[in-house]
Amino acid sequence: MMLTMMVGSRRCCLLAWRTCGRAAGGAVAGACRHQAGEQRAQVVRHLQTQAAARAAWRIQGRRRAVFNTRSLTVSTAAWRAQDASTTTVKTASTEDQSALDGPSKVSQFKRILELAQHEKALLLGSLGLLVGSSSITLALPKLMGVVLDIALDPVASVSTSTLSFGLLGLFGAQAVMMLSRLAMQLVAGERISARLRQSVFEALMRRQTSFFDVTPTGELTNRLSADCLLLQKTITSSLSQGVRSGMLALGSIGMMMHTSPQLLGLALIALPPLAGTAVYLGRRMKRRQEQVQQKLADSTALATEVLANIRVVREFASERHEISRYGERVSAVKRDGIKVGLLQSLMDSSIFLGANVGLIAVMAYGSQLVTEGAITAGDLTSFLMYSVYLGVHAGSLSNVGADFMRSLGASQKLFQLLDASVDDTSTLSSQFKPIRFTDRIQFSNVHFAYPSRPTVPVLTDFNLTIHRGETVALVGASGSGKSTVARLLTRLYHVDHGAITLDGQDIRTIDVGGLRACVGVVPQEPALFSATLRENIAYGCPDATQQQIEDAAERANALDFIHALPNGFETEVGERGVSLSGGQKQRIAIARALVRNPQLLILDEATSALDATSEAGVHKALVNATRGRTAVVIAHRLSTILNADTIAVVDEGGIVEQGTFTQLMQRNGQFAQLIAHQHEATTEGFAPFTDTSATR
Ligand SMILES: Nc1ncnc2c1ncn2[C@@H]1O[C@H](COP(=O)(O)OP(=O)(O)OP(=O)(O)O)[C@@H](O)[C@H]1O
Repeated sequence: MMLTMMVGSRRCCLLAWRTCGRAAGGAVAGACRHQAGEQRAQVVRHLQTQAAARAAWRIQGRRRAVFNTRSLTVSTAAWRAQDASTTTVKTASTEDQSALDGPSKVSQFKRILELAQHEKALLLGSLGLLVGSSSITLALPKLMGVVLDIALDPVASVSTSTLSFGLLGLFGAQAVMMLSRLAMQLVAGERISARLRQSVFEALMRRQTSFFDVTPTGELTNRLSADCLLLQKTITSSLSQGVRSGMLALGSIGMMMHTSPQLLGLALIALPPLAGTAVYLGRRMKRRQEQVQQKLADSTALATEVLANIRVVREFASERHEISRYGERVSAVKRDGIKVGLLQSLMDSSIFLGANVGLIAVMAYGSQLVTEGAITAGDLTSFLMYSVYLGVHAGSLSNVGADFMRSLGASQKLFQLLDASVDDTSTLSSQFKPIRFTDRIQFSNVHFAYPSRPTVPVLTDFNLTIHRGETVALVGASGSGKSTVARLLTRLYHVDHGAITLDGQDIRTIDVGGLRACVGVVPQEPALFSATLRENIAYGCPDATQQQIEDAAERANALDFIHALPNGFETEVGERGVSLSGGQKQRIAIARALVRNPQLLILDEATSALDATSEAGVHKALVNATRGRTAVVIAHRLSTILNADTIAVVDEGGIVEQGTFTQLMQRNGQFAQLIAHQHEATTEGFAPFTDTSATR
């Protein structure tokens, strides 16, 4: 239709010319944007240099800053050398900064492409189709010009309708190519992203426990979702958009050059002042945008924290306070967002004005060339249409560049996760070798500090022997290191010095999967999964039959409350077991540990959240469960330790007293004092348990 209009009348030609003229303004603007994209990178480099210089300035106390690019390189290297576990990069701008490092940019780009290796056939196929359809697009303005010239030529030998049908055929072919290309891209993209997510998740499963002590969960889920998606987009749509836009922008310049080098020169004369404006405003925008991102991150962090702790917020009637805190942060984002938007509008309109002024010159000179017969009206129309292409695709290239920069930042974090050395405490690397221990577990001169607090020793010269079939109770003040002993036993952390041996063999040399398979742990804070009660119990033994699950639930004194629920074992417990009471969660955790019939049972204050009646029931169950089994019981409640064969008092990083209940009471030392304090608290109504020592 457009074609018919164009060939129909001179007025329509002028209309098309005017439209193209406007778009040609966009062409120059786009070219400027592209250049601005390049220059943005330079601006960021410059800012980085400035930041390094400012640091040097502060340290040296000099008045004049020396722009020290070397210090930047050093700091970047140091940043890279840091373990990923301690690296928390909060803003996209920081990611951009790291992404701008030269050599790593290239290698990262290579790695991004490597991710696409498995989909090479699909991606190359889609690239071929892209080249085909882009060639048709590129030929279109030239063909339009030819059609126009033929329409204006009364003695033309070819009819415009024949040409129109030819063009229709080309468009049809182009549509088929586009459809096939997009389908191929879609399939490849989804496969790449699924594979990437799977690999990153697997890499996370291999990380040391200490890594999770210092890395916020939100950051990791963000890597799995947003960062993987960004990379998928880059490898598929951004890459193909880049190839397409690059091809069309260069092709357009070539065709413009071919049509009229003088006109092209005139069109490009407007570039330098426009680029200058774009760079100036672009710098200001970038600074503002960084502030927007930081403030956005702050507001998101606040919202996440408040929503995760919504019960505390309600209990303290702090909703209004939180709403106003969030409102303040959101307003800060809004203020800076508006400033960025205004700068963007200023940039767009100045470039548009400048480009149109340049265009008037091109049109004036172009008309003169048409009048002189140097070019035809069709040539001028083609030239202006190529200007449109150039504008659109140069602009799109600058967007692709920005996408790539963001992807480099995101990919750096993902690659750090993927490259992290395999933790030997992960149970992924091997088939479990079943372990059967026959004699004893021994802690010999164990020293340990948590990796996140290496200067604060938790265990110093810790020695303990646990004989097979024996129940050892660990007691001691809060924070003395009782749970830490259990964590070291299951190799969640490595000892710094000394050794833990199982039947004389250092547990570091034992297959960790096998080691953990023979242990059942009831943690202090029972964490359940968002699944049914049955699935949560079976987590301890995925092959367990319904009968085994019910037996375990019965032994954990959980069967009654499970049967009282409308859906019984099929009841969903919600996120982290939110729809269960503390005591119910604890009983499910006990059932989960018992269902695997472990050789070693570790009970970390397993009954702390139970009421007296439930505790009595579970206590009985635990006595049964620990009978004939090796058990480590960590307890504040006296009832849970009464049946222990040995009680060890943990204090100042070691065992300060050890013996049976009677021996320790007779000794009248630290244990006797603990009991006395608890007894006192119980009679005053503070303690959470009933002192049953009298009944012993
Ligand atoms: N993941 C961790 N990272 C750093 N320090 C930790 C970590 N977990 C525990 N700690 C510290 O180690 C010390 C011992 O903690 P642990 O949990 O073993 O104490 P506990 O005796 O079990 O205490 P409670 O009886 O209160 O449960 C404490 O000072 C604690 O702050």
